[in-house]
Amino acid sequence: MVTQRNIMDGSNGDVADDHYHRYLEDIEMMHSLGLDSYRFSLSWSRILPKGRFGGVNPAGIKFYDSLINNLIQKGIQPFVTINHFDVPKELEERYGSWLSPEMQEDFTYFAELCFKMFGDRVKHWITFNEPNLMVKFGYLNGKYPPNHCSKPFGKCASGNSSTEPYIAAHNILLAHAKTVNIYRNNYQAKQGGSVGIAIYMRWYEPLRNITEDHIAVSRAQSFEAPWFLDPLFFGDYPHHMRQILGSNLPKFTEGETQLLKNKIDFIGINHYKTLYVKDCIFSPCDLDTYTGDALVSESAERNGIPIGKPTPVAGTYVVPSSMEKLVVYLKQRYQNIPFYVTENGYAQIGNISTTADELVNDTERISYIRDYLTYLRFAIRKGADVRGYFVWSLVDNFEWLNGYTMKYGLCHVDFKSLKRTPKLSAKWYSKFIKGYEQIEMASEESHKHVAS
Ligand SMILES: O=C(/C=C/c1ccc(O)cc1)O[C@@H]1O[C@H](CO)[C@@H](O)[C@H](O)[C@H]1O
Repeated sequence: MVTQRNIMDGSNGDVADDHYHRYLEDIEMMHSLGLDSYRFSLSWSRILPKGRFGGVNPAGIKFYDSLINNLIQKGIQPFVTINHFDVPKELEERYGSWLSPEMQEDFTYFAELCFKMFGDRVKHWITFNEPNLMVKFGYLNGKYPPNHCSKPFGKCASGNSSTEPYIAAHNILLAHAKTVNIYRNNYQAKQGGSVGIAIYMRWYEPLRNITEDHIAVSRAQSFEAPWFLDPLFFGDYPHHMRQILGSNLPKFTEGETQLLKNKIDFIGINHYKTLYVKDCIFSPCDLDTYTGDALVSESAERNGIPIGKPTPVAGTYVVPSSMEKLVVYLKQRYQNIPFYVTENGYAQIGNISTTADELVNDTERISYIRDYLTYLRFAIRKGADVRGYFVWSLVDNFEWLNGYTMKYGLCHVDFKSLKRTPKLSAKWYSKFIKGYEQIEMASEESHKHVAS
């Protein structure tokens, strides 16, 4: 059972979409929409209820085996995320999970089991989903389990916001690198797959056209994707992080640097949001609890004008041109390594009684996806090695702290009957991927194709 104190609608994820029992129906739906790949995440404790300190749960293996086999049978590639925020309770209780270097051993044990069990059929592995967001929410602002933080970043029973996020990240990075070593040494030749990571990445624009804010943008960027990607390419953290965090940022030994270098086959990015940032080194600011550690302050408006069209989610605006900018940024920084948009999507807000009729008519979601794809195409024209795009999400889901109130699905889910109904966006997307629908730019706005 789950403690319910943090979930907005008092709900929990015990049943959620019940994909566990309805996966055949869901695969049928993916197939009829014409999807050619499905990104899903494994539950660590479903496979290893006590981590490496206990046995394998055969029902867990059987479920994922059947899911994978049925996807492949329908011509849908499984894109498998090994860890998506959840950790077996045993590991939290034994040594505080990611705060302990022991956890590197736990993760490689789990990942290797996945390669052994599923690697004959899975060709695309993602070690971690949004580890950067996970450690900031778990240890900087304390909103997600294990709810650690300290002032001024939040009020928590325990924690240290100045050190713990970076310690957890350090252990995750080393766990990733060791996992990739294991895959490359023992599985890749035979199984022929590749291993990447999915990073949460916003796009930032300077609030004011002054040098300090341009530097603030590059600092905010460094503290987000390069925090994890620089070590896995070059063997160390971005210099901005070292400058600001000093000895609070752990150091890699020479051996660890060598271990880390060149440890991703592709970059996955989850992208939803664009914000302005302003400098907080030379200007007084209220530091916020996500970007504050980079000594910047974020906002969605400049002189009272929002950065894009508002969405139903507070603080989230539609800025499709950011898609091109972030792909070009990553292409330049990381030698045009293969790239996937592992998540991009649009949320509606509803409560448990909002009717399907109100929600299936989601023309805003169609515009959103079409316009973001338009700018992804611009990045491809500039030579970016874009290999794929995943909409978040196929179905409305249990949306973490927002419970069932925030709805990302191409398909509506009635959380009483669990019935799935394709929204207009599902129909549009299906036509688009089948080649019957063009992505035309919606507005004048989108013609302002960004120069690189
Ligand atoms: O990107 C996020 C979450 C960001 C956030 C949360 C809470 C805040 O207060 C601010 C940001 O998760 C990704 O985006 C999706 C849609 O959210 C989630 O459902 C996915 O599980 C996750 O990979």
